[in-house]
Amino acid sequence: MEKTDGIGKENGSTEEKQSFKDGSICGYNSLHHLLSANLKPQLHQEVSRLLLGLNCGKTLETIVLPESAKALSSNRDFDLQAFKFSADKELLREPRVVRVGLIQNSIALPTTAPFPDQKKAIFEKLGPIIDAAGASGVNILCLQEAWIMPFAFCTREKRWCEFAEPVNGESTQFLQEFARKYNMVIISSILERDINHGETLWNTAVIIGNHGNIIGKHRKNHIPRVGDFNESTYYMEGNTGHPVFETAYGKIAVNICYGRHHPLNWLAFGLNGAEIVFNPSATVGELSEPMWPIEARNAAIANSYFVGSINRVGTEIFPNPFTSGDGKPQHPDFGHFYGSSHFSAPDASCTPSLSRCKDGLMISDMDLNLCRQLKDKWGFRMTARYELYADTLASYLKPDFEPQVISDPLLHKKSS
Ligand SMILES: NC(=O)NCCC(=O)O
Repeated sequence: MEKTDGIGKENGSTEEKQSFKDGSICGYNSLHHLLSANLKPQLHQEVSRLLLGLNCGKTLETIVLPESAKALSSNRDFDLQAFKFSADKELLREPRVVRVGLIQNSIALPTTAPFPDQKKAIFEKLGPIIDAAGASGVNILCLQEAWIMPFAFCTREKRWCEFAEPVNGESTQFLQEFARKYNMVIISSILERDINHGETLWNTAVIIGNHGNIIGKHRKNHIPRVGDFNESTYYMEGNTGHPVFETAYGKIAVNICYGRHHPLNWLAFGLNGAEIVFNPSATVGELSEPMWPIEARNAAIANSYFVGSINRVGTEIFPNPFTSGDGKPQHPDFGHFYGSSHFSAPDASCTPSLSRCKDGLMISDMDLNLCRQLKDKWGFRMTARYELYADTLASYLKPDFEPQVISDPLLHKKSS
């Protein structure tokens, strides 16, 4: 059996294999490690062809990163992976290659620690990972949903609102320094306090330009009401539409977490011209893991853009147990946030995922020319028949809407 990277424990004891308290799958830190350790090379190659697709007819190449980034990864114990999506050479356009990074992380201190300490510790934890991205020449970097705090929206307790910040608040200022230092666009998903509108809260992604300027913000469009995701206690559906931000490195958009279950949300970012859509998330295994790789990949294919999916890692225990009206006994945690951040491309290829159980930085080069090449090849925009759907949606929104169902006349006929 092939040894993975010291994290996959293929020879773990039966006890270990049964408990998986570290959040691993049967002792492996990702599905990809599990498969590569257990399948014969030829079989693994075939499985990977289907599971990860091919880019320009080939398996994704890995990128060699600078030693300084690798040293940070081993000293600070975070997963570091890097790949390259190519596009076909064009005769009239130069390649438009950008280097993009995704960071996933667990919280740095227990949720019971004083809030200022929790914030300080998360800044201290993220700094070296952002430095590794900077040292690797990352142009655009996206952090996970509500990265500065525990994902406390399961609890319904209002005291967690104290983590909210204005768009130009402490965490933005922290990241602006890195943006300037590394000439990097940074997407920061925060709990926003909108001072000018009665200090209301939003779930917001702040887009920081490569000069450290704030380009704009986007507020989460779809707020979950599923399982322990009691986020509607804290903030309303966003009011910023589907903005695409034209940056020094390409046109980007942010579809925040639960928005990934809404194909029209993905579509609208595509219609506005996005070339990369980020999906900063916080979601747990029991609820969504089988959906995770499919939804992102499908969005990338259907909309001819790249998708960067990020999920937090670990289990966050809250001081007061809670319930969510689903009959489950009261419990103090959401369950395991399974990480597994990765990229998907418009040609149906995707990277393997980062670890399910540790912090990580996923880096990928992507030639944005691939977006138009896929539009030309498959013609999804051209064949979309938007007018049909506009009509259906317009009629669906009317109170007197009736579904277009044609019943088999024999269905309701009494048998003679
Ligand atoms: N953060 C968030 O919206 N989570 C909802 C659960 C899911 O979409 O998997």
